[in-house]
Amino acid sequence: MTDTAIIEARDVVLSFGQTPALRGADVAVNAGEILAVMGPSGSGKSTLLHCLAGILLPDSGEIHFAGRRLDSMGEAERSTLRRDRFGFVFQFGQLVPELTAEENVALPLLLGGTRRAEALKQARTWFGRLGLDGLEQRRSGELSGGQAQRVALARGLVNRPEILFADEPTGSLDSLTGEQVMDLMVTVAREQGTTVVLVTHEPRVAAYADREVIVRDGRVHSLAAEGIGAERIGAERIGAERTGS
Ligand SMILES: Nc1ncnc2c1ncn2[C@@H]1O[C@H](COP(=O)(O)OP(=O)(O)OP(=O)(O)O)[C@@H](O)[C@H]1O
Repeated sequence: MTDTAIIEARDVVLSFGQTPALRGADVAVNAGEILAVMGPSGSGKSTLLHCLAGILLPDSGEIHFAGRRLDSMGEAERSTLRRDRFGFVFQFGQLVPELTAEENVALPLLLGGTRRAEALKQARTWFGRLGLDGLEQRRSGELSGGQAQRVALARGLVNRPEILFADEPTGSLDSLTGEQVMDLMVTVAREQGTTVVLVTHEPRVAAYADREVIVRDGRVHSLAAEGIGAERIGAERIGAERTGS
């Protein structure tokens, strides 16, 4: 573990059957840092995020979180850690459709044992902050994509996690709505000092991060050391800005 890293993968290898997903992935994320994980489709980005979050266990290699080996903890301990110290936002919000927006936001608190009235009270404080006032009682089917993703963001942040794992959080949104969600995510993460691991294939989204790494064929490369790759991604970004996409 480096001195300032809160979470680190060391030489992580993971295959799904015959399919190698990670082939010796190394990455260290500093406390309070917003790290974008870029790379082509199928390169291993989501698998890396799932390993860092203790959802998947590597075949070999190590995951360190706050000075402890996450990969040698049992499922129960990892599950408690995910609930209490990590937050998650995924591409398709994945709100529970039967619950109201405020109940969805309160969910991590309820699962952690906070009493219902208190959990809902804390959940409601997020609605104004994320521009969701008046939507507390809506169900996910009654929200726009951007509103639903902001509810999902509130749910990911409500337990004030040390690390927010965001896997293509804007992937299902148009670019303007995606930028609003990213603005909110970055603002709140910086206010709270939350570390963010952000998987995205969109250079515009990655530009919100403090640092970008690229996953290629199951290994992590820093952008500065990428040479041609970095130039290519720079060109993609300029292209995206030119076309306004
Ligand atoms: N549950 C699974 N079962 C079998 N193979 C899987 C599974 N999850 C991922 N893979 C394979 O592992 C490799 C890495 O997948 P991963 O989802 O990590 O890539 P990614 O970079 O996040 O891709 P994308 O940008 O398309 O989401 C791919 O070859 C993928 O097909």
